[in-house]
Amino acid sequence: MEDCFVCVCVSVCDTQSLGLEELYFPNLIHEDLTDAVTGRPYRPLSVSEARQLSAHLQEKWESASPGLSVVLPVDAHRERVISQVQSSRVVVIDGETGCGKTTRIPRFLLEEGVRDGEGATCNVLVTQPRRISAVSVAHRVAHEMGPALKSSVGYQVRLESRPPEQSGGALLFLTVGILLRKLQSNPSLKGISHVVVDEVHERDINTDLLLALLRSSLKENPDLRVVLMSATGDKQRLSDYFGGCPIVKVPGFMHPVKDRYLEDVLREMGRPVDVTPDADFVADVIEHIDRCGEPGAVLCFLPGWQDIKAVQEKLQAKRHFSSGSQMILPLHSSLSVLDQQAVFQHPQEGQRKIVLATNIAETSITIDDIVHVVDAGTHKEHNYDPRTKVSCLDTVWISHSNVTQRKGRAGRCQPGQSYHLFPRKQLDSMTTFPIPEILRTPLENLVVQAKIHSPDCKAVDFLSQVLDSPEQEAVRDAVRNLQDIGVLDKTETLTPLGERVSCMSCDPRLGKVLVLSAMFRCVLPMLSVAACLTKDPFYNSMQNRGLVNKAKEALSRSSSSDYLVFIRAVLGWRRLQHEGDREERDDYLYRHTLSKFSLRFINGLISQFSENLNEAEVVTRASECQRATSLYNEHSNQDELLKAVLLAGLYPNLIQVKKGVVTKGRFRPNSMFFRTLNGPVMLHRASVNRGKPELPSRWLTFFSAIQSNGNVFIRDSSTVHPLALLLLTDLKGDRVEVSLPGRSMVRCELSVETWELLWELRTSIQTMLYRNLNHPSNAIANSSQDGKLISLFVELLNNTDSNPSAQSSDSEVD
Ligand SMILES: Nc1ncnc2c1ncn2[C@@H]1O[C@H](COP(=O)(O)OP(=O)(O)OP(=O)(O)O)[C@@H](O)[C@H]1O
Repeated sequence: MEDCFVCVCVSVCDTQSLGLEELYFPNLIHEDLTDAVTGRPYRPLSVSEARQLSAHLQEKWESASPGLSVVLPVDAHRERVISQVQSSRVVVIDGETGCGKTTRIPRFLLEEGVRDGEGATCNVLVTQPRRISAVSVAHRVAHEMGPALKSSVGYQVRLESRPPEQSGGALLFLTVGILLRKLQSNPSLKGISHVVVDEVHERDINTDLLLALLRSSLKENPDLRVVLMSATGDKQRLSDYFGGCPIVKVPGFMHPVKDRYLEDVLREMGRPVDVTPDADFVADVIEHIDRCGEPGAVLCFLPGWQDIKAVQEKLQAKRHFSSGSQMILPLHSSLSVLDQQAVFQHPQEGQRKIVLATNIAETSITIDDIVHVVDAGTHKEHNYDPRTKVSCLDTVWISHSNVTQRKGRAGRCQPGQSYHLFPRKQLDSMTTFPIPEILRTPLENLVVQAKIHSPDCKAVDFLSQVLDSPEQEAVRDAVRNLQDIGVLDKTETLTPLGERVSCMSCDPRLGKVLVLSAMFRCVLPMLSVAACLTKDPFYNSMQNRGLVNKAKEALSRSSSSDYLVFIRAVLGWRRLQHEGDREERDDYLYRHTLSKFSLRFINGLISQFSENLNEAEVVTRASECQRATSLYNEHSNQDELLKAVLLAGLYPNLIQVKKGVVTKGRFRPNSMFFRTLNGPVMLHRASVNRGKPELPSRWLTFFSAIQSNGNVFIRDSSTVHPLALLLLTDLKGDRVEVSLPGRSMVRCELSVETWELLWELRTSIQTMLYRNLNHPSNAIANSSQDGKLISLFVELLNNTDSNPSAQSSDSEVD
């Protein structure tokens, strides 16, 4: 009977969100400032306290009388640098590689402050682009300053922090990302005398944002000074950006480093000239150096983890390398700080150290026994296509500036050799500087950051103030995407959800998944997913791709979800940390082709995201997120709920699955066809859903897509129950519609009674979310009512068919 049915359609185009946006939740304003050195609440010293502390510091430094372990070129320019910094609030230091910028200038500034009797108000923050350099340079500076003063020096990086003992006479090395977070709770950097931005030429998105924020901090905090340092960047542009500030040139000293280009290397090795510089060739060059080169360590730059693993495997397979007289060390951003520090150790007598690194070893660090640098000439770069909204990670040629930095890792403590594995003429087509990251990545994260730091400013206006402004259309696009997922409202203000998501140090979509997962009481599995989407847990290399796929298949069982694979991999490993012995743990890693290093990093991320949820006031304590029996994990073993929450967070990242495709003029009834809002897509071979003859639902959700040869590949996906689509997606009004461009609506027919019941359930769920986002403190009071509702939802998901159309073929109207 016609009137017994209503047509239920869920609109993907009209994602106006739950209506949550309407009620603007006031900023989670930290009334109190945080001390940027110690992380404790900021308390300015009284005049007498400051005087006392300064006198104490002066005495301490005088009796410690810190020395300089070696004389460096910058030492002769100390007075010039200091007087420039005293007379101009911003100074650019143009110091050649190895002149001593990183290890000396911050210390000079601090020393001068202390000796002048102003130590109490002298606090120097030094940013580094990466964890490895922040940690290793802090160690070096502390070592040079000696045991009595080393407690004044510290570092803070993601997942690890050893700040100076106290504020006042302190030197803190930190990554740019950490300083951005500190700026949230202390925007004008009260209590900080100097911010030194090292390696400013790298032009990563965080550094560009930092420079824009420092311009406003300088206006608000008259005591703040900024020093920008680089060997290879465009100093004039930087100076112009800061109102024409002075540029101080510091000449360097490097031991001679002999350049060889591909043609020279081939000649030396007696090879033909048409060699492809692949993993085999790189391994051959390293073997050649080991056989014929002078003693000393080798540092080889490769584009990515897979290339490092490939070269490592090639080296280990060589007979020459079977004697154990070489020590091969991979160096990659996903290694823990401790594992990264292994590259600074000296090998045993007679052993040669070979470090295989990505560009993380390119700037700031000194590995003092490096004699040979091998440079493959490429690195990985994210490029974003705003048309398809897809990023691709390409291996591209480095710039001149990178070539100089890489070469500059040799010749620091002794003469060296640089093997550039590209023809000399390639230099002519390399750009002078790398393309700023801000011009080639999606901007959602940056827009959220802009909103935290400057809530009243339109994103387009805020981002027009950065050194290289992204296209206005790209910014507007990012704003629209954030509005689509309910993080920003129509006026570009952070919604209550957005306020919470802004506390999460991950992609905003993943942040939303995490916030929702706490509310749906399945937080630990989602923390694992968010961490694995940040860092792949599998031991992935070209060679063992097949093994990884098999391991994923086994973990997936019949879940049709790459996210459940992640969850099972991580939670299985965590269980063995408590219950298993070493042999069982090793066996587990081997059986599932998992990387121990990555899993350790993932564990660190899980803790960090738990802290973020606590800061966002979504959970009562960070540790509750990881306790299996906590309320926040009541439904953590409900697979359908996990998939539903993922959809709620990642929506509108939705894929429609259709069976029956016309290819090359023939209808293939059993082939699958996948489509998102932006057009047809294919499933990547890394996904467990690829090549499946049947899927249990006609809808998939996804997080990452990549572009290759003109096709868009979905890297990870999960089937979702259509009820989740009806009940959890951000919609408004009484019409729920799913439509994809160029196609008419997809309908599902329900009886009026069923629809009324579902609508009631949907309203109750939305009200629960709305209430918990706006008034988290009431969440406990409403806990049992919420509990019943979630249980009902779980029951529905578990006891209804996720692919009703499989039975009734005419329920879909095209
Ligand atoms: N850990 C270390 N062990 C031994 N020598 C070191 C160490 N760190 C620094 N040095 C010495 O100090 C010199 C200057 O290092 P520093 O990192 O301060 O230079 P920089 O000017 O910042 O160089 P770059 O721009 O290349 O990072 C090095 O070339 C090396 O001779």
